[in-house]
Amino acid sequence: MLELTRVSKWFGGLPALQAVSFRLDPGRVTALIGPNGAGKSTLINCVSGVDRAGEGAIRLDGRSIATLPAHQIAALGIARTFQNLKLFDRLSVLDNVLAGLTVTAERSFIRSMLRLPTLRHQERRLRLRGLQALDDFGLTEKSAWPAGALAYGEKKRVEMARAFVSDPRLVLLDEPVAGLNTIETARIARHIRRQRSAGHTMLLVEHDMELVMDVADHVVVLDSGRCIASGPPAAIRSNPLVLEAYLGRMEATA
Ligand SMILES: Nc1ncnc2c1ncn2[C@@H]1O[C@H](COP(=O)(O)OP(=O)(O)OP(=O)(O)O)[C@@H](O)[C@H]1O
Repeated sequence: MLELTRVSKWFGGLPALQAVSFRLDPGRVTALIGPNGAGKSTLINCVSGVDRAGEGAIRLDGRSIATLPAHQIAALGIARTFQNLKLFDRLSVLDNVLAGLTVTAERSFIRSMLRLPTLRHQERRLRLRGLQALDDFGLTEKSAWPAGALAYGEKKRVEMARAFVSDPRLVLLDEPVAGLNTIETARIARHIRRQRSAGHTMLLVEHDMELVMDVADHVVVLDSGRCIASGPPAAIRSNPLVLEAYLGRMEATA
């Protein structure tokens, strides 16, 4: 699946990632945690092609993706959500989700130029997939609503539906429960578990430790751009380095 080897990234001479190495196993939820500024967003930006790693290798099933543009990485099956929602507010919820299928649609467009009935069939098929994804995330009744009219928690779920609609090989979830109340958070946790049961592989960046300990199979900890620990949630919870670098710091500010 995805393998990072000594990935580094600098911003104006300051290191954001320093020789970070880890591997994602298929069908599992790997959580990436660490205090503010640890490099989590930078890392998923590098994996999704939003940003480019300065050094090191990022491989998807052995193929180097570190220098590919974001749309090619998406076409290889890596989808993501964004910490700050990136929805088209005036488009319907369904159209927002269908935007996650543009790669597939584009490919079939040329073929369907020649055979119009195939195009109509494709459109119906894609629409059904969109509706299925909305159903998976409990949004069926809102499919025709403009995305901008939804509550914040619903918008977070639209982002997730859009990421999963293409049945990607890997989904990067950037703080999916940030700003959500406990009921909405529990709902997202259920969705993550359900997607894992369906065989999806996820990298979860999250500050909510309860969620991480609840849904993650494996946890990777970053601190100041370095990977300081990795292992199962229970081991991470009691790792002194982690307590010092992350959880301890949180307690200190609580
Ligand atoms: N575009 C940028 N230009 C300059 N510095 C940046 C940029 N993006 C991130 N950084 C710096 O890189 C470091 C890592 O930031 P990053 O946002 O990846 O951390 P994070 O772990 O995601 O933090 P948070 O939990 O607050 O989102 C920080 O020191 C940050 O200030």
